[in-house]
Amino acid sequence: MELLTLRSNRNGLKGEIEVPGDKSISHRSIMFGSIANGMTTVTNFLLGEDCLSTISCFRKLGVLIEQDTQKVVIYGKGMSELQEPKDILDVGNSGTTIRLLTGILAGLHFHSTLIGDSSIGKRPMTRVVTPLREMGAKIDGREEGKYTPLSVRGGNLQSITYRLPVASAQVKSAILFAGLNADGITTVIEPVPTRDHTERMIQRFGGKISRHENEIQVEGGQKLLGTEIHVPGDISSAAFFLVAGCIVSNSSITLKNVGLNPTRTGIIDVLQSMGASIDIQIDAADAFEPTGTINVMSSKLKGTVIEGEIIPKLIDEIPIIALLATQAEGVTVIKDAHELKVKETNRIDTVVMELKKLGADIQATDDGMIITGGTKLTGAKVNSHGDHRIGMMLAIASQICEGEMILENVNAIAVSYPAFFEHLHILSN
Ligand SMILES: O=C(O)C1=C[C@@H](OP(=O)(O)O)[C@@H](O)[C@H](O)C1
Ligand SMILES: C=C(OP(=O)(O)O)C(=O)O
Repeated sequence: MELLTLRSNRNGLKGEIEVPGDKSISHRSIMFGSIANGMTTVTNFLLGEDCLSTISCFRKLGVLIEQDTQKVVIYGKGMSELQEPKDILDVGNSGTTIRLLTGILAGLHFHSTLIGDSSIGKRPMTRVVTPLREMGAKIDGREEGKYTPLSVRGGNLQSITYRLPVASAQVKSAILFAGLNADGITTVIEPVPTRDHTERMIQRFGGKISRHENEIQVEGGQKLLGTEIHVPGDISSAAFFLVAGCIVSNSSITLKNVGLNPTRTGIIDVLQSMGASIDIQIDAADAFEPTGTINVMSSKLKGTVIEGEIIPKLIDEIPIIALLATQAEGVTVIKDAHELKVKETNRIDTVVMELKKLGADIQATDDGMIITGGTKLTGAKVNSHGDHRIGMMLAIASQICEGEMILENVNAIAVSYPAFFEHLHILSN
């Protein structure tokens, strides 16, 4: 278990960084590139471990993928040309890989086995297994398909109309991938809007998809064509430095090329409602995925309530928002976030446990947390629990702690942000 000693920041975080490519979009660029016909070129691809797992799985399915740092070229031959893998498909730590890939495999006439690490082994798979079985795929797994290892034998799929029981872009995307391979029109109804990168990418690859309020429809049998994808920066990675800029005294941070897809920008709404000093310049609002430059400065913050429809727009940012709330005046309440319990860790429990070690006034609830702000944090021995977002949240917390922090299990951060400490270092000098 790797550990790191971190010290507080005395001079403020200053300067400019370009945040790494978006994880959700990087995964999808490989998946769509692999099922499309023709060459797809991806630039600014995220070299996080999760996205590298996606590349490895599609190579095992017979797709030629060349990767040279952040540039990836995929030689797609169409969905039906994917081949039965000779080996197990290992998704590592990536929930997005396993859920979306299962949606693709559901419509292919061969057998495959999917596994992941110990965290993946605890995450619910029924949410994708149930609708995909309903469409005609044969899927089995531990505890009748609840958990990995999963075994998939795809088949002829029938379109369905499916009302998502939870707001999940992964489940929506798995069904849309299967829908591309099904007879007829597949309809997915979301309880509230979730990230729409899959829908945007279907259009980018020349396909058709429609949306009316929370109902999304896709027709099976469409041919997708290879294209060029420039991956915008990941707002979920930017979030760590957006919060750092607000809570570390004397800071002014500029983040370039931040993805500003409105289904992902909940963190910005929260920062603004808490009184953060934040300035946004949008690059091109009509781009395939909009981007912009964000400047953030040390701010006096006040507590807020975060609940309802905004939750999916900031679901991965809740650990760092919890840290932000410890530094705001008054109480912050986070509700309707049950989904945090089934991420890489139970993020309600791990956030509360680790922030308490630093002296935060934070309490877990059934669907979120209650944080009373204005507390001075003190360094302690803390642990990421193998969860990249918990690791980065704690590393940012170290910047405002009195005394040293020892962060255990620090290598988890490479799952989504391998350059995290390099960027922290650039801003610290
Ligand atoms: O579709 C995606 O790329 C993702 C969707 C979200 O998960 P859920 O669909 O489980 O909410 C998010 O937490 C995850 O990091 C990435
Ligand atoms: C939940 C996350 O990812 P995934 O579900 O792909 O493991 C995340 O990145 O915070």
